[in-house]
Amino acid sequence: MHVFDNGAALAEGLAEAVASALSAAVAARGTASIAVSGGSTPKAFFKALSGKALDWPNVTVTLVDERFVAPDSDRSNEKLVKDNLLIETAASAIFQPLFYPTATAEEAAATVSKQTAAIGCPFDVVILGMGGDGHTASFFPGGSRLAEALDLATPRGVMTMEAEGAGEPRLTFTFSSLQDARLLVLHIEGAAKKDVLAKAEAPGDEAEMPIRAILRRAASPLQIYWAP
Ligand SMILES: O=C1O[C@H](COP(=O)(O)O)[C@@H](O)[C@H](O)[C@H]1O
Repeated sequence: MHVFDNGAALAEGLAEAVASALSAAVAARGTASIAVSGGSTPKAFFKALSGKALDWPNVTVTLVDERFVAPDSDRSNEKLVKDNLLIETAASAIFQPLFYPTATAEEAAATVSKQTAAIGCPFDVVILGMGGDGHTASFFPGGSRLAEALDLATPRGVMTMEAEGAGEPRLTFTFSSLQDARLLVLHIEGAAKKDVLAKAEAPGDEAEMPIRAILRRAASPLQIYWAP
């Protein structure tokens, strides 16, 4: 667990670690991929990362999960990323959205799964968040397709999810897509999230707190970044 004095220090420390992982990926393979979370936590980290000197035109940025809402909605994770990460030097990165204006979320999921088949095998970097209910990505307790999403045998790609706590229908990369990232990070802030993490680390059903799937079964070591 990487502990920082405050959110600003965490944002800078995490941005440094991610920039270094993306640079190493570009040096090794010519391109790099990163999947980031939405929600309220990552804004300062996005801003810190956006100014890093990287070969951004060879970096693909995508989302771990998305709400099935238009990209101009304040609920859109794509909007959050465009407003806070794809600016400054990072404006030249390639962005792969999860939302498409299809009739259904299922159609968007099928489209994105095809488009992302060539990236994220594995992702160079995955940044996960965690909700107060123990969800991560759009793996929500009580989610309509939670068991399928968390099954390692479910192929890499994007699927739909609906849940009472989720608001709109969701699009989410599957557990198999995220758990083997070369750099796998859980970014949480505040005492309440620390308590949720402690609860998730205790014995209990994965379906009650889906973050447990990552804590228990991820192939990559999980780097936890926390600040009060
Ligand atoms: O719904 C979501 O929430 C989680 C956590 O968000 P936060 O506001 O508590 O930081 C986020 O990781 C996920 O990507 C997002 O879609």
